[in-house]
Amino acid sequence: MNAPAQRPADAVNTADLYDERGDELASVSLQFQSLGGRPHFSGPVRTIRCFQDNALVKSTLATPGNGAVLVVDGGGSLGTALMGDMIAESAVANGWAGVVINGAIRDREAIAALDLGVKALGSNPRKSAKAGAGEVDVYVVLDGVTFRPGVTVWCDPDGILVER
Ligand SMILES: O=C([O-])CC(=O)C(=O)O
Repeated sequence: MNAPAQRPADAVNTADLYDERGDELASVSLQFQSLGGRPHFSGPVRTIRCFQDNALVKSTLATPGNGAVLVVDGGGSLGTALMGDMIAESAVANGWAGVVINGAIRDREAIAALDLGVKALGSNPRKSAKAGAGEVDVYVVLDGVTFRPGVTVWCDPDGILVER
């Protein structure tokens, strides 16, 4: 298991960033939990919309991330986990900066030890379907905030900021 990441010197603090840039950035009010071993993370947005089916999350995180953050709109469902430790490990191996899930994960303890940013609403040991239903790289709206593929998102324990 990887050791949790040290906070890099260039890690962005979202409160400072908001003070600098204000309403150029949208802030997500919904209270996501910080569950990964990399508490501060940022990068270009990639997206998935799915509901209790994580096949697209798994296949996307198995492709090169190039420092991107995958924003998954799971419809806010806490009924099944959209990512566990194996998918999260694959995200690390493929160079993703992090994953934001409007839904649940599982394997919290293992994920907390990975060098990956993870924000999610909570956890559930129940696995998701694997049929592949959903859409990749579409606009997703979380808590009234739009995430467009390609814009930059910044996350830390205070919250989530995204370019409008
Ligand atoms: O396969 C799944 O549904 C998620 C999982 O448990 C893992 O990533 O380890």
